[in-house]
Amino acid sequence: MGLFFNFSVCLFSALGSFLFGYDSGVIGSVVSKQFDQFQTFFHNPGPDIVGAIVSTFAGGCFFGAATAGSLATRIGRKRTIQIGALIAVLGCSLQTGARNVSYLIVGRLIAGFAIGCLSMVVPLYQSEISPPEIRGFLTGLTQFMISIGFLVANWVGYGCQFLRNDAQWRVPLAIQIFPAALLFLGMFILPYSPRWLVEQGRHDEALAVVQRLHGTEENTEFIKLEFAEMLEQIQYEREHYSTKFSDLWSTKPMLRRTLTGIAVQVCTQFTGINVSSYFQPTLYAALGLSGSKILMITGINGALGAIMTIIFIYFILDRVGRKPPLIFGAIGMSISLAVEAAINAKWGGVDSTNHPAQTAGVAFIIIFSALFFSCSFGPVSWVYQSEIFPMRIRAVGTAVCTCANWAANVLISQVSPIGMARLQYRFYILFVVTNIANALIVFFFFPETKGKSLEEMDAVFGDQVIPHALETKQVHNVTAEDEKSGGSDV
Ligand SMILES: O[C@H]1[C@H](O)[C@@H](O)[C@H](O)[C@@H](O)[C@@H]1O
Repeated sequence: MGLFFNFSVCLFSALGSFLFGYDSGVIGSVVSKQFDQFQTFFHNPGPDIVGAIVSTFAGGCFFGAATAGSLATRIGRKRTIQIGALIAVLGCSLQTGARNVSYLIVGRLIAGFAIGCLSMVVPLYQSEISPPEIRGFLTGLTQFMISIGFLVANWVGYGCQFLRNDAQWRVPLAIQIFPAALLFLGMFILPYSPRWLVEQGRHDEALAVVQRLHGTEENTEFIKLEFAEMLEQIQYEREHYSTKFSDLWSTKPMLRRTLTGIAVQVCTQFTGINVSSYFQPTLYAALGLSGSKILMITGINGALGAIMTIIFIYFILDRVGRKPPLIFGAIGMSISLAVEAAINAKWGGVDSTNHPAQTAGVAFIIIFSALFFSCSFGPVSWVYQSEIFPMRIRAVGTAVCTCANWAANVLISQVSPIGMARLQYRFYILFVVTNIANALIVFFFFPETKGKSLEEMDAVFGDQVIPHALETKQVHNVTAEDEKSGGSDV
């Protein structure tokens, strides 16, 4: 079956990422003033209630991601995805059938828990079933499906605003249930992560999965080696290390892994992407645009983002590595936002009728997110956090990084409305600076991981390694030379 099967499994599991994008995106439309049926049904909820409906989700996500770490270690990646999907069905059903605001808030909290769990475990699963040469592409499908989710949510929101009864808001919320149910059921026939199976001592099953995922007539030798490497590494880890939470910082190389993983996610949030994802209409309104134009531009931006993501992960990510796109993207985002600030300062304002300035302002928001973010931190954050940890602590490490993403997400989405109102165009300047900082952090502290197997990451981070040749079992420390060649290509 080979690579096509591998690709299909990764794409299917990314339904969990679709839900992430859809759930994050849909609520903006549902609680907006255009959804008059929603406003009437819930007696014109004030900003505090709307704030609670929106932000309980992200809070739930944080706890979902935190819980998923130990769950994925104990019951495996596949079953954790199923549990996430099942909880999503419950949370989304509660929202759809809401009789009052409490249903909605509790439903968002439960769905958030599910999405937090899926946001951590889906890329982890993809990364563990991918061969090293195309791991960037297959794990990057996470980001691709997040952007498809946002895109679909935008257009569903646009379409449903014209409905004239409860269906106006119940339909967009109900739509979330289907991918969640499909994911739950479909995962029954998808394989377990072979690495998790090895860790459970289920070696024959693990080998069968590797053969199904990566096997072709010609590469039986490669499969044997790949499997032997997994086996050797995981057994070595089991014999020599514990699996305590504190292992995340117990040695210098481990601390480095944990900090880079957290950094990639926090830096992602500090690109300013969610100011653009959640408050895009406000940004366009500040340029003097209004009405359906705003929605159309948002939809176009979303579509371009998804297209750019798939082009980037397919053609570029596994060729150039993780660091160059991160640095290049951060610089690109910084420049786009500096230009955006200048345009807003000179020609912005809700009453502006300066069309060339509006066009340029819109163009730079699109360049910022659809081009630079989609070709850098968007996909790379998920790929990177899922590939840097050793097996014994991978799920927990990934969970910590995902929690950092959600915590920073909550922080930025809470302060953004205040920041935008008070600082106006100056608010962009904050992200000009954070993007420069991101580029520097990546340049100085991130090792390159492209093309390495998950078992080779020890060497990349300067940890103790076993040589992955089957004939030698001797343990050796990484020399400065090894570290250099594996550690920083840029
Ligand atoms: O638009 C989303 C954003 O809402 C997330 O916070 C981020 O982590 C994702 O990578 C991005 O695609």
